[in-house]
Formats: sequence, structure tokens, C-alpha cells
Amino acid sequence: MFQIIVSLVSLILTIFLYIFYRAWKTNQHWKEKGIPHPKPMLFFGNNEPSLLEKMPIGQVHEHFCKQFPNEPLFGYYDFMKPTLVVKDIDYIEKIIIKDFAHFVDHGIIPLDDKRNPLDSNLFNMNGKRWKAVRSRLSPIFTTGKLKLMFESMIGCGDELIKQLDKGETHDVELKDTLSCFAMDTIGSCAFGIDSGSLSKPDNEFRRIGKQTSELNFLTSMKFLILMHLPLLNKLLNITFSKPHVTNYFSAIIKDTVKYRRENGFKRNDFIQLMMQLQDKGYVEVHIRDAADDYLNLDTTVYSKEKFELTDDQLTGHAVSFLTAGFDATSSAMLFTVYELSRNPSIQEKVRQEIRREIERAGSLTYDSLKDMTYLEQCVKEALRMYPPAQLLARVCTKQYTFNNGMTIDPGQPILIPTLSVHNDPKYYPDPRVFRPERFDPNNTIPVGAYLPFGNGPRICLAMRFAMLEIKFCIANLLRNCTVSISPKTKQPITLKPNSMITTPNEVLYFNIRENNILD
Ligand code: HEM
Repeated sequence: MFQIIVSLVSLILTIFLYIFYRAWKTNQHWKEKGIPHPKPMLFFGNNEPSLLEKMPIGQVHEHFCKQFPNEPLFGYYDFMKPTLVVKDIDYIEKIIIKDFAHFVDHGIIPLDDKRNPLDSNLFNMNGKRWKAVRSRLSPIFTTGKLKLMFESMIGCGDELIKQLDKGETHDVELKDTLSCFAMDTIGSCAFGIDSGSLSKPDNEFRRIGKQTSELNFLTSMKFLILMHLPLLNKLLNITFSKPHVTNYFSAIIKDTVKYRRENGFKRNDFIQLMMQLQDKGYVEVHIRDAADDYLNLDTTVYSKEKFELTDDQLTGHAVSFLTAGFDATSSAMLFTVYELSRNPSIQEKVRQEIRREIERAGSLTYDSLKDMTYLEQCVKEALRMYPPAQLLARVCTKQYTFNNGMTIDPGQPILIPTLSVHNDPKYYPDPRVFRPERFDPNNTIPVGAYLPFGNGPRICLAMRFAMLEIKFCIANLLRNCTVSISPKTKQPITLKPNSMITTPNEVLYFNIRENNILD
């Protein structure tokens, strides 16, 4: 008996020692390669400050970037995954644009859209599958289609003003109102339904929609397994999406598709365009516009490759549009309003432009928004100071040698520290000062130094849709109201440590004064 116990204890001890040895050995990776790196902890690598919720992940990277001021890149341990952080803007440009062929995939969460079709989303797709799907989805976001969708946005803008008119004027928390506007807009443009979030903020659509990106202990564990333990993930077949959320939206989308098919009903929204994609294998592009160049439209592939999109895959993409469209855009709207409230003279300059363009066009139209260039500069500056996504991810897909002679192999994960680059005084003097003039068309900003939507072939598919929605929201608000920051807001603000999307830690309160159009 004693011998059995001794053998068992020795076995357990050996297993523990082996696990610790493996963890220690992993932490020698960058040392052995001679790459500078911050000191890692066993198992947790360099993630300790974000795990303990001391600071958001983008600021963790900013902190490490400052430790290696003269290095173009440095090593990082994302838990037990040795990851390369690339901070030099020329290297960044090469990775995401010039040498993209070596860095095709995001490589964050592996996706098997055949096995779990409701998980379908472009962001997590890889290689040829990503290319085929991206080229088919891109035409959904072209200028011609956005102009048609703009009609749906107008109703949401009217509702926004109606709700603000009804509400308080002092110490107003705009965060919820703006997120309801974003939910209504994406509900209307993606799903073709009136989600009614602005009129009833606690309705089911919004409540469940919000859960798509909410992080709690269980979802954080799930993401950890998805990102770091591929074998366990395969065994447990963990899905990226939350089943009750997907089931809810899946039912709405399937009903919508069925109704439209049976009644020949058509509407200008993502669902209609994806139904066209199902029927024809491609979405037609009628108008060619230089503004769509970023989408890299390549219609020649349609004739060569067969393409199939099942109802479940269609649903997966639509839900991913909802998640992406709701959180990131409402974050960008909130921070733009915040900075304009703190800078009254800039706000007044924007208001003058908004009123001038509306008067010229006769109303707030798609084309009048296009001409509001100073407003666009303000949104770009807010996205620089508070990029909703604080990091970009890539994985090396083909062996690559950097200018400094370092060679990396396929599979090497890479992170690009967007928040840190956006706050680097080398590219943006006085980086914490809101200065929309930085984005004056006469100023050239290096490609690798401005990344709120990423860049290159994997740039945010809906960049123009998002910019349109944000500009529309701010133009609606400022043409009618003057917004100032309430003394109740605790400043300077900080960023929430445990949020996937950049979010203020403090509650932002605003005072809103309705303007007479002759003010
Ligand atoms: C202010 C709002 C938004 C911001 C800041 C934003 C930012 C981003 C970023 C940083 C990426 C990764 C780009 C890269 O890796 O180079 C991305 C990808 C993506 N975004 Fe957005 N996004 C926004 C709104 C939206 C909306 C409204 C939608 C959909 C309706 C959307 C759909 C997507 C998709 C599908 C991808 C994956 C593209 C691919 O991998 O090919 N985004 N976005």
C-alpha cells in the first residue's frame, strides 16, 4: 500500500514538475532568440496587469513599448504563447499591406464554419476561405449600397432627437442613448427590423444584442480555451458565439428571410444583399466609386469559383455585423461627443459646417455628410485618441525576414499596438490634445501610424459604413444641440481595464442645450 502511495505521489510530482518545466522553458523563447522582452510570469506571461484589471490591454502594450524605445519590435508572452509585438510604423506597413502575403490571417480564434456554421464571421476566417468570403461580402459595403441604406439611418436619427427632446438636459449620460442609436441603426441596416432600442432601451433585441460582447468569468474562460488551448477546444467543440444569443438572432433572421422569399418583399439592407449572394453567388456592383478602393473589389473571382452560403452561415455573418457594428461605433460616437464637449470652439466650428452643408443640400443627406470634412477630421481624431480596438493581430503564414535580419516561421503570432502608436509623440505631438487639424487633407499621416480600422486587405470591411453612421449621429446631435461636459464628470477620464472595446471607466455626464436654428 505504502509503495502504491509513494508511486502515486511521485507520479503526480513528476507531472507537476514537467508542467512547470514546460512553462519555464516556454518563457525562455525570446531569451534564446536574443529578442528583447519584458520579464514574464510562469503561465501568465506578460498578461498579469490586464488579468488583474490594472489597465486595459492596449495600455499594457504601451507600457512595454516605452520600455524598448529604440527597438522596432519586441517579444511578449501572451500567457504561454510567445508573441511578437511590432511597433515600428514601417514594419507595420509591411506586415499589413506591402508583405501581406506573409501575414494573411488574424490567427486569434480558429474558426470551423463547416462544423459550426452559426459561428461564421469574416474576422476569424483564414486563408483561401477568408479571401473567397471577403470578396463576396465586400460589394455589400460599396458606396451605391450605403446610399440606399442611408434612408434607414434617417429614421434612427429622428428618433435620437425625439428621445433627447423628451429627456433631461442636465447631467445626461449619453452613453446609453448613443448605444441605443447604434443598435437601432445596425438593426435596421443589417436585419431590416426596427429594434426599438431608443424608444424602449430595455427591450429584448437590445438586451440580447448587448450580450454578444459582454465579458464575464465564463466567457473569459471560453475565450482563453479558444485562443490558447486548441486541443481542448477541439475536444469540447466550444463555439465562439453564445448559443442562446445566436438562437435568438437566428430565429429573427430565418423568419425575415422566409417572409421575404415567400412574399417577394425587398429592402435595402445587409440581409437582402446576402440573400442575393445566396441566390447568385455574388452581389452586383453597379456604381464604381473611388471611395470603395479600400475594399479591393475583385469581381473576376466570381466567374471562377463556386460559392455557397447556407442560411446558418448567413446568420453567423449577420450576427457578427451586429456585434461589430454596435459596440465599436457607439464607443467612437461617445468619445467624439466627449472631446467636442470639452472643446467648445471646435464644436462651434463643426456646427457651422454642419449647418452650412445642410442648408446647401436642403436637408441632412448622404452627400451633405460627405462634404462635412471638418466633422470627419474630428471623428478621425477621436478614433486616434480612443481607438475602439486597441491592438491589431496577425499571424505569420509564410516565412518572413524583417529588415533587421530576424526571420520568423509560419504560426508566429504578431500584435500591433494601435493605442501605443496613436499616442506616440513622434507621430502626434501632444498626443493627448484633441486636435482635428492633424487630419487636415494637406497633412500626410504615415500609413502605419493610423490604424483605427486596421489597413490593407484585412481592413475593416465596414469602415465607410461606420464613418457614415458616426458622422450622421454627430451631425444630427450638433445641428440641434450644444453639448458641454457636466462638472459631475470625473476628469481626467481613464479607460476600462476589462472591456474588449475601448470604454471610459468613469460615467460621462453632459449638459445639453437645445439650439434655435438662428443661434
Ligand atoms: C467605429 C467602428 C468600427 C471600428 C473602429 C472597427 C475596427 C475594425 C478593426 C480594427 C478591424 C481589424 C482590421 C485589421 O485587422 O486590419 C475590423 C475588422 C472587421 N470589421 Fe470593423 N470596425 C468598426 C465597425 C464595423 C462595423 C459597423 C462592421 C459591420 C457592419 C464591421 C465589420 C468588420 C468585419 C467583418 C471585419 C473583419 C474583416 C476581415 O477580416 O476581412 N466593423 N474592424
